[in-house]
Formats: sequence, C-alpha cells, structure tokens
Amino acid sequence: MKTISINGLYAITPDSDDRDALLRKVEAGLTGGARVIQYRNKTEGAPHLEMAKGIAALCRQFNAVFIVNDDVELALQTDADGVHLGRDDGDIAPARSSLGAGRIIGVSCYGSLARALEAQAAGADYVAFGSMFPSSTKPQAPHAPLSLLTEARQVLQVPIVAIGGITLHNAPQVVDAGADAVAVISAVFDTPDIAQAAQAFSNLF
Ligand SMILES: Cc1ncc(COP(=O)(O)OP(=O)(O)O)c(N)n1
Ligand SMILES: Cc1ncsc1CCOP(=O)(O)O
Ligand SMILES: [Mg+2]
Repeated sequence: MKTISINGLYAITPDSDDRDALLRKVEAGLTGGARVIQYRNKTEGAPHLEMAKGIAALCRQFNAVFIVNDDVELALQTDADGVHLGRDDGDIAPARSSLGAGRIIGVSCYGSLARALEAQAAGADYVAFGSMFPSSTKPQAPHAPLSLLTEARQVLQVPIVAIGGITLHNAPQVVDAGADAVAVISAVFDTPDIAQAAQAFSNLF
C-alpha cells in the first residue's frame, strides 16, 4: 500500500554537471517547501549516481518524495520513491515488475486523456499533462489546454500533475483547473532566490 502523496510543488532539477551546485539548489527548493523532487538531468557524462544519491538523502531529510526521471535502474540504485516515464522510457508493466508495488510510477500523458486513462488502468500512480504553456526548457513539448485538467479531474482517481512553462503568474490558473501538483523547472531553479520561489509556489496549495 502506497501512502506517499503527490501534491503541491513538484520541483524538477535543471540540467547540471556540478553535483555540489545542484544539491545546493535542491536543498533551497526543499527549504521553500517543495513536496516532490524529480532528478531529471539530460547532461551526458554528469555524475548521475552521485547526484541522485545526494538528492535522495536531502529528500529523506525534508520528508519529501524523490522521483527519478526516465531510469528505473537509477531509481532502484538510489532507493527512490519512484520513477517518471514518458512515451520513450519503457512501459509501465516491466517498470512495475522491477520496482514492486510500493514505489510510485508517474506517466507523461501530454495532451491525451485517453493515454491517462490507459496509464491509470495499467497501474500508474499519477499522471502528468503538459506543456500547459510554452516552455523554454522544452520548447518542442506538445501542448495541453487547461480545460484538460478539469476534464481529467472528473474521470481520474490518480493525482494529476501539470507541467510546462508554469510560473508564479500562471500557476493559480493551473491549480484552479484541477492540478494536484505543479511540476516546475525554470521558475524555481532559474531564479535568484530558489527557496523564496519554492515557497511562493507552495503557498498556492
Ligand atoms: C512530472 C513530469 N511530467 C512530464 C515529464 C516529461 O517526461 P518525458 O515526456 O519523458 O520527457 P523528459 O522529461 O524525459 O524529457 C516529466 N519529466 N515529469
Ligand atoms: C520536461 C518537460 N516536459 C514538458 S515541458 C517540460 C519542461 C518544464 O520545464 P519548465 O518548468 O522550465 O517549463
Ligand atoms: Mg522521459
């Protein structure tokens, strides 16, 4: 039985090859109240294991949920709370066999409610929709309208995460439309005061 919940600020790490700098940023995000941290780092050759282990320890310290993007093996190696899978990251069933029932599997559903219903039926623990707004971090990401969150809320039982171009300015609309959590990279980590930005997002919940 999973008791871990996905809600509030879901902060996703920016690309980095500097372990200490990344850990300082994550600690600031947690200090500001991030409830979930996802280790997402597309930097080739970065010390992924060391970075993810450091973030796992920080999440334990702050009682936050730790999710690894894309990589089931890295999630297991770091005793993460779960993994996030997109359409190129493998199916839910083999991930579930590796991770067991107690860990979280989150699934990207882009702009598709049908994909979310399938993911829920296949055992996903949360679904993510987006990009809600244009994202400078991932400009080519497909778009999802705010109305999809409202529609999804009426038919899904699993928590709903919204991602993509979410800022302090537009986040209230995302929460009002039905998101349980907002997944944010640049508007948290690309700011002069990460803890303050994280706190402002957290205060929306
Ligand atoms: C919470 C959350 N939602 C969506 C994504 C995007 O996943 P994916 O489509 O696999 O793209 P990459 O992040 O791997 O580039 C995510 N990572 N987290
Ligand atoms: C990984 C991902 N998937 C869709 S948009 C996105 C990036 C989100 O980053 P930002 O919060 O900086 O727009
Ligand atoms: Mg992915």
